[in-house]
Amino acid sequence: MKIFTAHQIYEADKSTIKKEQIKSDELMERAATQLFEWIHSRLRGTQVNIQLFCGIGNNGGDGMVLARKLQEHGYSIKVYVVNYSDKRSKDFLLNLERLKENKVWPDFINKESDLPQISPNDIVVDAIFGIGLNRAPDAWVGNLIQHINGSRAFVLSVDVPSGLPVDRNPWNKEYVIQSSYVLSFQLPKLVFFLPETGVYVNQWEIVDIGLNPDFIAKTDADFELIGRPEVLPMYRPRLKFSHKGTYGHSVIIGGSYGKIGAVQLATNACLSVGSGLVTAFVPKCGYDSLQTAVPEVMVLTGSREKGISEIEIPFEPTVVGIGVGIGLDGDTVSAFGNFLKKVNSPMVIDADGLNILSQNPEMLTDVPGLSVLTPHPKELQRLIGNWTSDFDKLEKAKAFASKYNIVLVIKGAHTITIYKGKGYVNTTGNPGMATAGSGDVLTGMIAGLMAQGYPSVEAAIFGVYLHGLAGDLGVSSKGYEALKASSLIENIGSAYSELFRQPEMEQKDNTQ
Ligand SMILES: NC(=O)C1=CN([C@@H]2O[C@H](COP(=O)(O)OP(=O)(O)OC[C@H]3O[C@@H](n4cnc5c(N)ncnc54)[C@H](O)[C@@H]3O)[C@@H](O)[C@H]2O)[C@@H](O)CC1
Ligand SMILES: [K+]
Repeated sequence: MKIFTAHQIYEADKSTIKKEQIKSDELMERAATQLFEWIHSRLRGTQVNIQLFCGIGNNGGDGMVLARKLQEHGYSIKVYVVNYSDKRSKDFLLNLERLKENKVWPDFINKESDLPQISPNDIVVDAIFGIGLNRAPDAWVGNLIQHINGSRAFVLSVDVPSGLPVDRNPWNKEYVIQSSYVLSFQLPKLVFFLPETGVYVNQWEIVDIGLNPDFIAKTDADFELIGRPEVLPMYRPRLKFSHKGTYGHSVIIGGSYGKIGAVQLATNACLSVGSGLVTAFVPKCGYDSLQTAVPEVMVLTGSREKGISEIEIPFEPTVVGIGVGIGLDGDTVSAFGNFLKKVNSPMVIDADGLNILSQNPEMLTDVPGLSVLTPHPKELQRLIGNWTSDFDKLEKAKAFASKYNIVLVIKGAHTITIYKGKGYVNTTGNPGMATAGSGDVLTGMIAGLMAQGYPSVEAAIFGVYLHGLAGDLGVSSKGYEALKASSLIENIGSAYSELFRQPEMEQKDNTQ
């Protein structure tokens, strides 16, 4: 699903209004009706106090329409207009009048007003600011936002949490609604997925308001949200008359004394994702344990016992995964640098492989084109330098990936794969995966997909999705804490099956 900027969303609104020859208030009615139906299907008339806080723009207008519909269906509502400006939008005013015609008179909250009482049992509808926010809320509006956040009520935000701009970080972190649930119109917003701004969103859901599909299809987006519909077309079925050679030969290079397990995990994951053949290259100390732990893997060793001091692969690998557990010994660094110079196969570089690159940036030009680098935030910082915000980080990451013609996988709660100026935001995975070896498994999986002929960027996007899905399936039986990297590998097969599982029939609501 595409992720649009605020500007693109306004353009989509305009094109819809033009194409369908409707008035803007009809689109607002349509949007808010969707909000109403979402609430109504869940509350089914329950008598709970619903307090609606509405701004004076179109986000507030949505709130006005929603208030009218809730009142028409007998809900107990209290409506406030957060009167932060006299530049009220036309559709807000229209819907304020319609609400008054229904004999609902909102209270106006101004600078001088007392803050209304909110009980933890109330439902708060947050329609103060939407995507039109273009500066910090005034202090008194910020105080109201903090008051709502402190109420412990369930807060349902319309489109975005109020105070959260969609294309940058908030001006004032305290002046942002902490949403329990965000009902966002048509397309997801990038801020929901970034570490600094995603914290304001507990859960989110898209409401389809029927914005012009042609416009959405033909407009390029810088970011895309990756779910099942996006990864399914990437899947490459296995052929009946194929053999192990059809699915490539991966080489995983890494390990040092005490860190051979990283190579076990990566090679095992590489095989489990479908690589035809897998060879490990490790120091001598890894030989016995690897042959025992993963008998399907072939093992080559260097000349030293505890670390890698030269890398000799006597054949041309389809793909090389390098760096897991490899360490930063001086000889290992030289071996890594020499290997980069002579190898042409695309690589997946992780862990200390990335740290070697950040300590020796001149090596970056030797990294084969279309290789995949998989840094976690600290490793990324060492590679691209400091950033001032997540938005700045993404810009720097894009520039870095383009400069070296590589795919950059920024690992996190929502891993973002960067390639050719675009970002692909992953939706699978969970905090149980923040565990030792999880990254080694990912390295093996991406390498294993490349071995099978997935283009690098698709291997990264598909691998990250499948890795997260394996984690989600693992958590359902093990829980967050007990999930280990090896459980991820055990679930790779189920993750593939899950991709093709038919969704259960959605239950129809008969609440009208
Ligand atoms: N455009 C459309 O056709 C649709 C828009 N919809 C709603 O419209 C929203 C966007 O509405 P608006 O563009 O009116 O903007 P908002 O309602 O987000 O904000 C209202 C206005 O306040 C002003 N403002 C911005 N920051 C401020 C601040 N810190 N203090 C005081 N004033 C500030 C701006 O002039 C802004 O336009 C969306 O988020 C969505 O909820 C929906 O009704 C669906 C259809
Ligand atoms: K809002």
